[in-house]
Amino acid sequence: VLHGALSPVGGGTCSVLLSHCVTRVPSELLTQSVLLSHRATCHPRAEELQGHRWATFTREEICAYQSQPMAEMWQRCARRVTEAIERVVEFAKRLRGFLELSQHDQIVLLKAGAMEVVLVRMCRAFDAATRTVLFEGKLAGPELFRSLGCPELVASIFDLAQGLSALRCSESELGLLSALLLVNAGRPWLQDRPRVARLQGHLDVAFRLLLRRTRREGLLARLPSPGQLRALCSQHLEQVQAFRRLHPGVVSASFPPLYRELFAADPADVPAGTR
Ligand SMILES: O=C(O)[C@H]1CC[C@H](C(=O)N2CC[C@@]3(S(=O)(=O)c4ccc(F)cc4)c4ccc(OCc5c(F)cccc5Cl)cc4CC[C@@H]23)CC1
Repeated sequence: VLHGALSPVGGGTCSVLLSHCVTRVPSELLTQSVLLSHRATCHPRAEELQGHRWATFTREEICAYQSQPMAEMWQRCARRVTEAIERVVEFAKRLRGFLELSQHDQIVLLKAGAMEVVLVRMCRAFDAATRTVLFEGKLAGPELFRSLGCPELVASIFDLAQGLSALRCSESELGLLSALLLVNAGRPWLQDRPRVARLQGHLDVAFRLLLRRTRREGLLARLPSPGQLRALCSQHLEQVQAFRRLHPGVVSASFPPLYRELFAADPADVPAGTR
């Protein structure tokens, strides 16, 4: 599925036309193009988030979610996270230099980093005052997700969103942070590590210059650590395995193919040639 999503024919990438601005240096042009790609692939858009006062779910609505069967709630969340991951794939395709990497390395970077970018993006639609997140059109607290049966994972996701929203990141900061979560030369299985490291270096310089220009150098020390994000993603993988043991066949029968490819790949699913 990822392979198909990355083929240029699929979602034709628009080369981001940058408004002609002589004053900008290469790293500022890179920052601007990352910001445009981020804005174009986030949901809701920044404009929708500003003005809008989102409603919270009523007690009845929360009870209705809490009495959903576990499989039904898992399927809902799997569908929503897959839609979010598809937007992250589109963001990656618009990152200057990403499509020039080998298809293999593009897939390796997306498999390792797409969920981390989704979790970082979540803070855009998170309300720290009420510890609620936008879910299916209204603001939901962790208790709404009770029927998933993974309270620790849900709590970790809310803790991360709480921590990130306290940093009050700008869209540019979130865009460059997301780009650096994807373009990470430290990911395992990369074929052309030096090439990824070069692209990562340009993004790193752009991020540091942005932070210096805006006097936000202190942000770097307060970002979630790679270990925290990695722990959350492996907690999710453990829960997927636990869910599959409880509900054999549900994931393969009714979860999105991209979700299955990323989080529930069976040895049996691997094409014979590469086993
Ligand atoms: O596209 C965008 O810009 C944004 C769109 C909205 C995106 C967003 O906030 N999200 C995309 C969907 C959603 S959620 O709103 O459904 C949600 C789910 C649990 C929470 F505690 C909080 C929110 C989500 C879904 C599954 C998941 O892990 C995998 C998973 C499953 F699959 C199944 C069961 C359990 C788990 Cl944990 C993690 C998250 C966190 C991000 C949330 C963020 C990006």
